[in-house]
Amino acid sequence: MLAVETISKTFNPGGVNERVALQEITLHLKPGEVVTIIGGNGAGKSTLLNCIAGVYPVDRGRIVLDGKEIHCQQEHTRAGSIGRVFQDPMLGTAASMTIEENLVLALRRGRSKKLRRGVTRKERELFRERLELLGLGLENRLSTKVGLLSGGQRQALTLLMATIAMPRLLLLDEHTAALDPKTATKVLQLTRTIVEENKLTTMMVTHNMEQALSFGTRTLMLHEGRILLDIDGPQREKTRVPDLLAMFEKASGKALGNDRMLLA
Ligand SMILES: Nc1ncnc2c1ncn2[C@@H]1O[C@H](COP(=O)(O)OP(=O)(O)OP(=O)(O)O)[C@@H](O)[C@H]1O
Repeated sequence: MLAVETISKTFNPGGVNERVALQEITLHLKPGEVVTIIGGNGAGKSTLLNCIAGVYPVDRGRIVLDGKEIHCQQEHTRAGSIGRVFQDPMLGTAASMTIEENLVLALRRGRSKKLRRGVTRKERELFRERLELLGLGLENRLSTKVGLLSGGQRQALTLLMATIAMPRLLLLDEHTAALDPKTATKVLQLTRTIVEENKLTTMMVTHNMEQALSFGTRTLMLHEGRILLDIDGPQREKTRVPDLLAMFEKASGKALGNDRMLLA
């Protein structure tokens, strides 16, 4: 489904600010697999997602989605099959556009017509139906500008936008981290429902180790641009947070360095 084969990425190569972010990462995801990703500060988690989404080109290696090589494609081309939600609720939506306009763009992403034709009745019905599932009352506010929504409402909308066109792959980069605990729980629950109901192949970066073990079916730990741990099935089921910490220390020879992770 997704094959990431020996990809490497170094920022500012040869310069004083050289940063090796990914080192020969190889990863295969089955259809419908839901993978959580954890790791210390600067481990390469966001870079991995960004390289898959096409924000950064890889230096070496291949990325294949549904049998098609995508690592040479532009980010906007990949956006037709990859949905994303970032940490910052302000990033995934256009503030000056209405909820409906944002949803139309998301639904027609990767298609040529975009906003050229008006919103059809069928599309509007779909938006109302999906917004209702969020339980935030947004189904009656289709003409409200997105800039007027709260961070939580906006992030829930971003999640809906990222999934409304049924992406082949969903990338979530700490998408609940900037929300208050109650809203974060709600958005995570929504994520779970949307991912499960649509059997979406998903990669979710989180700094919350409990969440990493309870969400989805497989957990990866990155360290210094490499995959340090990759657990699923019965091994993952019996793994607890202290085990993760111990595994990390054993494999890397260091204590886990991620302030937010340890505080979560
Ligand atoms: N655009 C960039 N330009 C230069 N260096 C970068 C860039 N993005 C990431 N890096 C560097 O690449 C390395 C990996 O960063 P990345 O953001 O992927 O880590 P992360 O695991 O997501 O960390 P965190 O949990 O702290 O967000 C770090 O050394 C970081 O400083």
